[in-house]
Parts: sequence; structure tokens; C-alpha cells
Amino acid sequence: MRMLLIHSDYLEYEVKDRALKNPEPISEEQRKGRLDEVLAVFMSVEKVDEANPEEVVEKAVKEIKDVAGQVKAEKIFVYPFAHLSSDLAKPDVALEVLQKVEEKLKEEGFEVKRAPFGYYKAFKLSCKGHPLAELSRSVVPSGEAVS
Ligand SMILES: Nc1ncnc2c1ncn2[C@@H]1O[C@H](CO)[C@@H](NC(=O)[C@@H](N)CO)[C@H]1O
Repeated sequence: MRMLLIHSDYLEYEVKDRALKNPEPISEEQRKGRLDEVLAVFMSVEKVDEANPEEVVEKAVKEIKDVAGQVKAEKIFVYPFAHLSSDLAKPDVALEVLQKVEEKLKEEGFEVKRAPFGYYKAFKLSCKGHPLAELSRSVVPSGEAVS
């Protein structure tokens, strides 16, 4: 799993078109979303993660919590993003991993939104620009090599 973490004044998205034959079903309300004062986490779930999705979820949540603590972010935007890796997990595994990350971050007390999976989306992002505002992290199941 590769993550790009951007501490932002806001992130807003608007769903434009389907990018998969069977994208995640969404309500009208989910076609647009916005959070202010947010840690935006762009996430590519990778083929290597299929070996142990549960472990990758735990490791990703740990990394996100760590960064959120450092930048003092209380809101997290989980953003499916198929552009951080050239070896992507299949969509059904990727969606499940992202749903679990969302769920666990909520259990940890964060306000969390997750952008819809399987769509092309317009988005606007305002990066805060401080030294920890732009970070990347990579997590894989134990025993697997980070590519
Ligand atoms: N392994 C994976 N990890 C993360 N996201 C993944 C994925 N496989 C599929 N997706 C989702 O399907 C859209 C088309 O690839 C992806 N859409 C996007 O990445 C948008 N930024 C438009 O390009 C994403 O929602």
C-alpha cells in the first residue's frame, strides 16, 4: 500500500464518471464531499497487500495516526488513488482495505470521510505547505518486500 499524505486547509471532490465497470454504489449525497482542516490520504492498494489485507490495514492506520498526531489533524480524508503504484491490487480487495481503514480510523475517534471508489473525480486541495504537510508512506504485509 502506498500513501501520499497531504495536510490541507480543505479537500473537496466531485464524482464525474465511472472509472470501473462496477464502481462502488453511492448515494446522491456522496457525489460531492468536502472536509476542512484535514489530513488527506491518497491510497493505492497494491498486489502485494493481497497476501494479508488485515495486516496492511493495521499498518496503514498506524502510519496515518502517527502523521495525524504530528500535524495535529483530527479529520482524515481516505481517498482511493490508483496512481501511486504500477502494481495495483484488484478492485474488490482494494475497496475492502479502504473501507476497513475508514472504519478503524473512526473507531480511533477521527472524523473520517472516504471518497467513492471506482470513479473519476474532480478535486480541489489546499496544501498547508509546512514541513510535514507533504509525506509519503509505504506499508506491506510482514515478509513482503516494499517495491
Ligand atoms: N488498487 C487500487 N487502489 C486504490 N484505488 C483503486 C484501486 N483499484 C481501483 N481503484 C479505484 O478505481 C478507480 C479506477 O482505477 C480509481 N480512481 C482513481 O484513482 C481516481 N483518482 C481517478 O483516476 C480508484 O477509485
